[in-house]
Amino acid sequence: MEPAEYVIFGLCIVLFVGFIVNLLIHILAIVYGKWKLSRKLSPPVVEDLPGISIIKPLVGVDPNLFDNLEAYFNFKYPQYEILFCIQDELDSVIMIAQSLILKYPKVDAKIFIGDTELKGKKNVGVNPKINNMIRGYEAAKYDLFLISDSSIKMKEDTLMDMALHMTEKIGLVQQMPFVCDRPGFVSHLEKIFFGTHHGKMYLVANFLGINCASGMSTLFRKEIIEEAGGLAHFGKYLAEDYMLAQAVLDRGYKVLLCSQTALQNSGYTSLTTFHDRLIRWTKLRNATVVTTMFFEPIYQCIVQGLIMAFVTEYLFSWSPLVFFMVHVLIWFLLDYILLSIIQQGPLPFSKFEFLVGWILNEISYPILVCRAHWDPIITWRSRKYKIRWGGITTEVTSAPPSQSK
Ligand SMILES: CCCCCCCC/C=C\CCCCCCCC(=O)N[C@@H](CO)[C@H](O)/C=C/CCCCCCCCCCCCC
Ligand SMILES: O=c1ccn([C@@H]2O[C@H](COP(=O)(O)OP(=O)(O)O[C@H]3OC[C@@H](O)[C@H](O)[C@H]3O)[C@@H](O)[C@H]2O)c(=O)[nH]1
Repeated sequence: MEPAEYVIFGLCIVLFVGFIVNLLIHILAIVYGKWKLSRKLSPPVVEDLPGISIIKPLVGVDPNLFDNLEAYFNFKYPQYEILFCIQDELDSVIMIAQSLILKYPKVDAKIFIGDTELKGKKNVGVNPKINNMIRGYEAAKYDLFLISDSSIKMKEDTLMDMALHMTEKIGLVQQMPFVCDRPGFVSHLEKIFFGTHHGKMYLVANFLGINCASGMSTLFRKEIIEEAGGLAHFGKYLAEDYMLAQAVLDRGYKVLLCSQTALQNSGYTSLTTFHDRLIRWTKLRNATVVTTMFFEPIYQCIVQGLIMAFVTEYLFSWSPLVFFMVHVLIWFLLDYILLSIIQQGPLPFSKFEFLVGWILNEISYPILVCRAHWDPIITWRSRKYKIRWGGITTEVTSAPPSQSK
């Protein structure tokens, strides 16, 4: 063999091993997802449960917001407070928060209006969500605090489920991102994305103890975050969720998934908003964990299928077309099984709609990854940011403070 042939042969072997690893990741996600998401922890004596401060960062109103927030007033949980953090004093979300507080006078709930800058102090960093939450965080009276994004809808036993997972060695309990059943094809695309591509990696990373964060619903021990410099310390990062989880891991605590998924229930769904968000997250990942930049593209169904069709032809003389078709079919079936497990009930669409949605997602995702590489500027709610390697972020343009989605 010529030296060049050795190199090609070696590369093909590496790629083939990566392909097998991916198959194992898929199977592991299914097995772990089935176990994790169907496992209900039994509640101990109710009085033993710790109090929880729930921080709700709010910007703008959407048609589902009232219902989403109302769920927080009906938790089956003995001790908690709700801290609404509202960025803009002119935002009509204030009225929604106030009307809920009036409707449920027995629930301990407060409103904090304006980020730190509005109160004459300097913002703690560039991250607008942290700037918005900081006053609620400082006022939080319990040892555990939950950061819960505005679009999340919780069941009445979700807080209990999260708290039960917060055992001695655990420093952070998170919910795996998923979505509520909502009408419309784009919401189906979201469900398919979070229940297949995203869910697969999320489950396996969490099973292996790899930091794979999404800050939409996360329960923390306040003492750990205080030891790391307090929430303000994380204002310099845009991927504050990843950095917070890393701070917990660095201090020897574990990060755990709870058994309920984070049910995103935004009232607005559009293909552009969905794709822009995925592009923003891809940019966050690329800047924060550089290796994902190399691995993510080749861990897509179509890209991997094309590469492996040539690799297996070279190694085993298999027909590239037949290999590609079988590869896509197996991936599709495993994804359907995984989605059904994460959904934990009947899917709100037919198998045909799943097929169409899955194909669209698989074709569009590599394009979104390319778009993320093309333009490194990150746009979040009309503000623009640039992240340096390691995650430190600078804002490159400021928008008027009253921007919603
Ligand atoms: C043989 C090695 C295989 C490695 C394959 C790695 C391919 C990664 C592909 C997909 C990534 C899936 C995305 C996971 C969810 C991340 C959610 C997210 O983007 N969140 C951002 C916004 O909330 C947040 O700020 C993210 C920051 C960085 C996250 C870094 C995630 C690393 C994921 C690694 C998964 C490894 C799976 C392990 C397999 C052995
Ligand atoms: O300027 C802002 C933007 C957002 N937010 C709040 O931050 C939360 C998440 O906002 P969005 O829904 O726009 O964004 P995402 O769901 O994509 O956020 C996610 O990705 C980026 C991470 O840093 C976040 O922690 C995670 O929640 C909401 O509760 C929102 O009200 C602010 O408080 N201020």
